[in-house]
Amino acid sequence: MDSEVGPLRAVLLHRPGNELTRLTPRNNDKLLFDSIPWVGRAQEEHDAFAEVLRGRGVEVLLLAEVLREALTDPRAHAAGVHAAVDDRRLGEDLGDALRSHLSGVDAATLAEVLMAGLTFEELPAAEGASLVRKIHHPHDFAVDPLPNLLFTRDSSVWIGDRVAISSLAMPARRRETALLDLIYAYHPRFSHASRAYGAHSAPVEGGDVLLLAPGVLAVGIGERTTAAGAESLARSLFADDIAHTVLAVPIAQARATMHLDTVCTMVAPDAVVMYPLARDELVAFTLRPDGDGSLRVDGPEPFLHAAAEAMGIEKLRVIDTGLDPVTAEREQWDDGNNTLALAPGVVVGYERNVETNARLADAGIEVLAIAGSELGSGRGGPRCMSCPVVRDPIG
Ligand SMILES: NC(=O)NCCC[C@H](N)C(=O)O
Repeated sequence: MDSEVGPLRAVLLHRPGNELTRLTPRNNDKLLFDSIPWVGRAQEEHDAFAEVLRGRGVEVLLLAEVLREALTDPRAHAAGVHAAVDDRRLGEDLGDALRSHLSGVDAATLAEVLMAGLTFEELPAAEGASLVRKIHHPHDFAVDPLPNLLFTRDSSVWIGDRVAISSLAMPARRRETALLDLIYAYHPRFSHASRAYGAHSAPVEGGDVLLLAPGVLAVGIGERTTAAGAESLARSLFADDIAHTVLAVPIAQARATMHLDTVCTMVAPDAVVMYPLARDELVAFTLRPDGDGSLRVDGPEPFLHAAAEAMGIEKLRVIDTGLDPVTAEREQWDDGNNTLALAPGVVVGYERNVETNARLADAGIEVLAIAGSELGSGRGGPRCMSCPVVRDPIG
């Protein structure tokens, strides 16, 4: 995969499941949701999203299915049990009891525990007395749920012919790494894929990674991806010869702009849709290999300029959404700039971003509008909710 906009052939999505039913007003902030979604409606919205993709010839892989399939391999099952049980939380006695219980469950049950978590009340009866069990409230989590699995963009990213498993920054998402790691290691569809980067390196999240052109990436640095993460990703891509330029782009460390793709996504090989306030403010540091194994760092200079130069084009067009600052801010919050390209000039966007979508249409971009009132409560749009696995090169 070497672009954001080549015809999309296969994508990994996650249909929201029981992990969303774990959200309450007491835990939603920690679990990175801004409100409590209506789960049935979120599933309907997600099914409609998947249908739009299938209707355009995209193969949709669902994370829960590939996880269940991967877990039928005994080595994956053992890795899944290991990922579920945290002795630092449960103590040795309860940890051992849960490990031995989960070792005996089938792939579907283990997959459900890995995604939706387990409360103390749901734990199997443990042998003997456990102080940990006695002291915890029955509704506390013995295994945390992963409601942000929905945002498959962030947990893994395909670059060239390799897949990078992210090192996620927020505690609420860290365990996602283990699930993606075992899917890519043991699912027959993926087990031959070469890896890029390391899941246990400094934080990099897929929402911060834009494949601007073959060999050219932009990597946002902010709340999630650190400068150290961007540097070591660049080093690893250069060493594997799958990129020659990485633009490191600082973004505001804020909830509204947690990833680079919340303010900028590509809609055509030479065009992006961008939050107007970011247009003049974004800068980029250019990282390139210096020939003897180190990195050369240049800049900063304006992002649009650095991007065009690295991509070898005269100009990176910004679709002018021409919005007043208040509308722009509202639609940015609702992921108006977070589009998923299915082909050059064809994108999926949330229908609620009426103004942004109209300006995209004016610029000749086809917008396939989907409902997202419930899906959006986790603060992510169509790009966040999709991990492209196969794209054709741009013709
Ligand atoms: N690429 C993205 O911008 N993903 C959205 C992630 C939302 C999720 N609730 C999070 O805070 O990580």
